[in-house]
Amino acid sequence: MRRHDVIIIGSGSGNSLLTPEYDQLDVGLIDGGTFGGTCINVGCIPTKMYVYPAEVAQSGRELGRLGVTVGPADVDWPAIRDRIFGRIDAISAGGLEYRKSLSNVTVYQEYAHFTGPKTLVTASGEELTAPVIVVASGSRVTVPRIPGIDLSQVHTSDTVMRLPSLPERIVIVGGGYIAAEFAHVFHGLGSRVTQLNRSTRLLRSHDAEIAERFRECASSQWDLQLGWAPEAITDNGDGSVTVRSSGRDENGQESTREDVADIVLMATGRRPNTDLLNPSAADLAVDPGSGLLRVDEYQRVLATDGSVLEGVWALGDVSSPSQLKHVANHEARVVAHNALHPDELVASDHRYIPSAVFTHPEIAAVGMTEEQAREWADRHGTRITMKSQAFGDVAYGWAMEDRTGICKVIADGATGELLGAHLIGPHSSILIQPLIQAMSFGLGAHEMARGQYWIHPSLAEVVENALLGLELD
Ligand SMILES: Cc1cc2nc3c(=O)[nH]c(=O)nc-3n(C[C@H](O)[C@H](O)[C@H](O)COP(=O)(O)OP(=O)(O)OC[C@H]3O[C@@H](n4cnc5c(N)ncnc54)[C@H](O)[C@@H]3O)c2cc1C
Ligand SMILES: NC(=O)c1ccc[n+]([C@@H]2O[C@H](COP(=O)([O-])OP(=O)(O)OC[C@H]3O[C@@H](n4cnc5c(N)ncnc54)[C@H](O)[C@@H]3O)[C@@H](O)[C@H]2O)c1
Repeated sequence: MRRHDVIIIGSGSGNSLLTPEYDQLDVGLIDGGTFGGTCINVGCIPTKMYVYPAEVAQSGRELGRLGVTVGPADVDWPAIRDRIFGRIDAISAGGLEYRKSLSNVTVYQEYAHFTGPKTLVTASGEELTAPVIVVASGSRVTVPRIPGIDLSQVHTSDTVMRLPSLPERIVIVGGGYIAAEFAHVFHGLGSRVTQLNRSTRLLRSHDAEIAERFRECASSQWDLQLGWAPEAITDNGDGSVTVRSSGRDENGQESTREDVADIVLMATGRRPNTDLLNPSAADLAVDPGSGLLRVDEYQRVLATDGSVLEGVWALGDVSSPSQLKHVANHEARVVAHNALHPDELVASDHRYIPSAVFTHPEIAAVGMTEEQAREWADRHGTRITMKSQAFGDVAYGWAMEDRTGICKVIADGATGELLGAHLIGPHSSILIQPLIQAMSFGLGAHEMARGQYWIHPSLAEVVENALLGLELD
């Protein structure tokens, strides 16, 4: 049995654990997939490298309302793809080589699972042990096992970005982040997009007003079909496929529909990689509903009886209900400290986790939705105040002729404490940052609005005006 001081399972956020404090320790870093994990290889980074050119192309098409006409975009998909993966694949390969070059780190390029409380075996049979084990094994794509799901034209986010050419017609299944961002990418670059979603709501975790506004924007851009569940995909023999779905027609009658496409993208969610770990061998508690590893606020993994498993830590998608890279990064910093300083534990801060959806327009959110805030106010015997400020009613939004953007802020009417912020509109992922800052540091709505200058006539005035629109006691 090979003994290490620390074993890390997963080279995504797990790889960033290795701060200088770990230089003197014998570390085993295990990853059976592509080195670097989801974000760099198949997640945040390549998707946003596609979102940007799609956004530029789409914005170009909309310049007519400003009195500017540009010609149709000539999109060179292979050039975009090769530029993106030329950079990304090199980062993964370079990161792997660097880790392998370190005398204190042993990299195992294979999957591993637990055989006992502190013991693991790799796929090739190598047995490993360490007093400190960090589980950072992430999540993976999940697709419904419908007939035709294994056809070569059917893709997931893992493969669709490497297509040989831009598809003329693409069907995207799902109504979450991944479906939304890829619908924007393919529509922006010029494919004919049909989005099929099982429920009648898009972006279900978002504030209902924002989700509804996004539904309107999406349906004005591509063919959005809500309330349809795909049941089978068949090969038409000419390179195309047909997706058959069941649902209800506009009269509410049970019905079926068929959509022909060159490519189908299944964006139907991700599941934590707990099942690959043989968690019962180490008595790791797994949440039965979500499949997430159960951890306490210090990221210590819990045993099935609810007690703490000393020396076993988890972070990121394998244990967090928020599958976001900034959450995994935060938890990695917490684990990097706690694993070496178990007598000075710091807790993860999960109070105000923001998120952004990189669509056209962008969406960004932090804190409670309106629905959650109303429930919160009922429980606490207080009232909430809200303001939805239109981007088009501040000077820069006016200059942009923006017709859809809103900045919605929600606060406790009695104290001015900010409870939530929800934006849809250009640059929302940037505009929300001062609101995240205010919530994180306890700055009230009025102090935030009046305690500083707001550059005129910047788009940030939409945040200022939203705050000033709140009716505080
Ligand atoms: C298409 C897409 C776009 C995204 N865009 C964004 C975004 O814009 N912003 C954002 O915040 N988040 C985004 N995310 C989510 C973000 O990528 C993840 O939340 C984050 O990367 C999770 O990091 P992690 O370290 O927990 O897991 P990962 O990065 O997935 O790392 C886990 C690693 O563990 C390895 N592994 C798994 N099981 C084992 C085992 N048994 N033995 C050995 N190795 C194992 C895997 O091969 C993998 O490399 C996106 C995700 C996707 C799929
Ligand atoms: N910008 C970002 O931060 C970003 C971008 C992409 C992904 N992500 C992360 O990745 C995670 C996974 O994204 P996702 O969009 O795959 O998941 P999701 O859970 O957000 O959405 C999954 C969608 O698939 C639908 N669905 C599930 N099973 C189905 C079935 N059998 N038939 C039809 N539809 C079905 C669901 O109704 C839902 O609309 C997200 O939760 C998010 O945290 C983040």
